[in-house]
Amino acid sequence: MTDHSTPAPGDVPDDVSEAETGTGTDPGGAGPGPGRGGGPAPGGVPASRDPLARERAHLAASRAALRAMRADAEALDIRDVTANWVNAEALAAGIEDRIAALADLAHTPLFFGRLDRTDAQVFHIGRRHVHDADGDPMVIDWRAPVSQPFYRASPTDPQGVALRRRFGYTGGELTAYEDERLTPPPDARVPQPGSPRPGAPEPDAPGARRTSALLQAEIERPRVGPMRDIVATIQPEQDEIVRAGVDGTVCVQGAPGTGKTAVGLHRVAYLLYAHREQLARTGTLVIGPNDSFLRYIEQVLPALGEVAVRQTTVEALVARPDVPVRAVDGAEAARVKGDARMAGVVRRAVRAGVRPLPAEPCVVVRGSRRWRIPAHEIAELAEELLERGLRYGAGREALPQRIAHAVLVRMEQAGEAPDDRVQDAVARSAAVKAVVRQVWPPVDPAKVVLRLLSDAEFLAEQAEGLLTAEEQRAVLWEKAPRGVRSARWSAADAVLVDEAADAVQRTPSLGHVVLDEAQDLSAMQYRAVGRRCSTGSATVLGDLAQGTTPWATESWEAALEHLGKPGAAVEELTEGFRVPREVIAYASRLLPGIAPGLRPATSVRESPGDFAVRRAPGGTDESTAAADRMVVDACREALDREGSVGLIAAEERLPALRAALRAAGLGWLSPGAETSAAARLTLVPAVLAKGLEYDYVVLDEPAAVVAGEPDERTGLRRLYVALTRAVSGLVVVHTRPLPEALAAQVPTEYGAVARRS
Ligand SMILES: Nc1ncnc2c1ncn2[C@@H]1O[C@H](COP(=O)(O)OP(=O)(O)OP(=O)(O)O)[C@@H](O)[C@H]1O
Repeated sequence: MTDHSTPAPGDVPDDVSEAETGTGTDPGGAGPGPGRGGGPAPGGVPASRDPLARERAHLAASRAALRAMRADAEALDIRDVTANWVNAEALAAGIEDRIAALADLAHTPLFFGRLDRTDAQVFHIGRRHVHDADGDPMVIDWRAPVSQPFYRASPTDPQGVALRRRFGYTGGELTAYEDERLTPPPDARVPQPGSPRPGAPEPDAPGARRTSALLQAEIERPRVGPMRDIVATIQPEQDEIVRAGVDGTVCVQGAPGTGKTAVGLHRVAYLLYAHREQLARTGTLVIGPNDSFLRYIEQVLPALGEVAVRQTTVEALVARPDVPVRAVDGAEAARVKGDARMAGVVRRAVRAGVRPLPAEPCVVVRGSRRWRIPAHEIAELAEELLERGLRYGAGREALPQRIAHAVLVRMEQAGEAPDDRVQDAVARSAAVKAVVRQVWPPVDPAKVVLRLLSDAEFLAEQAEGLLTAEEQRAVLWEKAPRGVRSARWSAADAVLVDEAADAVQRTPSLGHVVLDEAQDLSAMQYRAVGRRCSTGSATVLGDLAQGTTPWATESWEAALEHLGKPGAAVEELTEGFRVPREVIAYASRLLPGIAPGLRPATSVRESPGDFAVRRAPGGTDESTAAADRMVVDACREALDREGSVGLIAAEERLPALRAALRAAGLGWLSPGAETSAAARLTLVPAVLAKGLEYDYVVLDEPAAVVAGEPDERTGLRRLYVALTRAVSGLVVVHTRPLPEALAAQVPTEYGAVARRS
């Protein structure tokens, strides 16, 4: 593989194929005529012998074609097409979306790669499809099937690709390209350029990608601003997940920085491309851990041309205006409320709304006759419906018809010949309605849960055989609220209400749901998400080692079971794109204690990263102030470098650190706020660090991060999350002793840099 950074005009790189030297066809196809971007290239001598110049010309031509496509869309006149104003509005909105999607973003490359196939077809691969005036493709959407080999082909499995070219950009300017030959030309007599050189890694071996300088540069690029897309550099194992079929649920276990979030977002974009109509009807949803995280990822999908994907948290997903969340549960209450057994309790409680035996028989008057259904018969009908396990609402709809049918049978026995209309009329009669209101009254899901949590006797009845007496005590409110709106609902309570609501009426299902940081969900939350994709599929992303809730899942099998997708494939990603080697090795020392059996991530980053552990004297007010200044100094050092800086600290340390930053004249942002060249320091409470990343991380007082959690294992997991946010460097500052696993001497293979206390 060779990197060509702005070669001099006329300079023909030595590993460029015969065709590109101008003696054969013109795969770059910058000139006019058929074959640009796809299809066989025309013969003849190309306009320029400089491949980079030709690629730039193709870029310019593609941009012009995109402008023309946009102009066409803008010029569309729908007045003749539709007379109906509703249709016209819908059409106009569709056209507006299309015009927006056709914007040429000056700072993002229109194409980032090229495939020269063995059948002489050439395709430029980019974020979106661009065609010329004749409809011939100039740039192929990265999601199209023909683009797949760009991500997956290798010398051992070339997939019909002769040459893969990657492009380097500075701003919107094409500045470099790099070729990788996957299939030797048929007349190869001498080793071909791009074929493995002696001593080079085996093409498919781990680490082979590091021979791509452009890829490496992209991975190592400093991070400023929100999360970016990785469309130009998706790796084969990631691509397999991105392009997995829409029908199957995929679960991805991956160490920090292995690209789970990136893969999930690109998967949505892919599915929307491949199944646009189906998913436009059914909808897609991305679920993340908190609002800061959502703000951090919110620009990835729009950059990929997808603007209609809802992104939310589980809390927002189950939120209801009548259940405002105002309280926080204790760990035990939250654990029990999140347990799958609660689903049984809640569903029983909803069904308890049915009181099969009415006080009186049902008497229906038709003309001069009265028809009487005894109370015990109505009870039988209701019991039968209960046994069928229908949802409460469905049962409530079915009961009047059942009673009406019983009336009809009696009419027939009396020699009448009633038809369906009579049955409907009887079902809608006041007498039947009254008895149904009594036997199967409407239920309010929030009221049912309120009663469960405040009425010990009712709870005991519904929880019998499901929860122990102690567990029942744990979930009961100390003081019964006056009503639904004044109750101090917790986040876990809202999930119970959601379960109750589903027991009444089926929750509509979406086509596809991406669930990120899934390890933190309770069984009841999985059920809530599962309801939203019961007839669709899901992509479940997470890392068991980063589970920081008392109810965090211990196994993906169990999680998938609760989600309603048992048996879904579990894939593992272990190649880390974020955390430098030294840092991931240090953090991974916590793994045996927090998630035995999980493999540590590797790091594909070439730069080993800066890493230091600094001990400050503590104990007195003066020395604590000195330690705070040490933290500020570490932030300053980081700010002297390029990229974003995150100061991660336990909640209890935030006031002191804010004061120290203020005293030093350093401003800071909140997590999720967009960093810019002018504002690069973010003060991150450890509980909000999940999913985020910063070029340089200063981690304050690990012992406080651990102590901020209800138990040690959760504390160490929180610390693991905090330690794995750094892209280029990490400085740990502490006065208190480090947790045991980190305090141990650094094994020699991690190098002497690891402990400078
Ligand atoms: N193929 C890739 N090419 C370039 N960058 C990548 C690639 N895959 C992932 N990255 C980058 O690595 C970083 C980590 O990715 P991401 O946040 O998706 O990881 P994660 O597995 O979700 O991490 P965590 O478990 O910490 O939430 C991001 O900056 C992402 O853009």
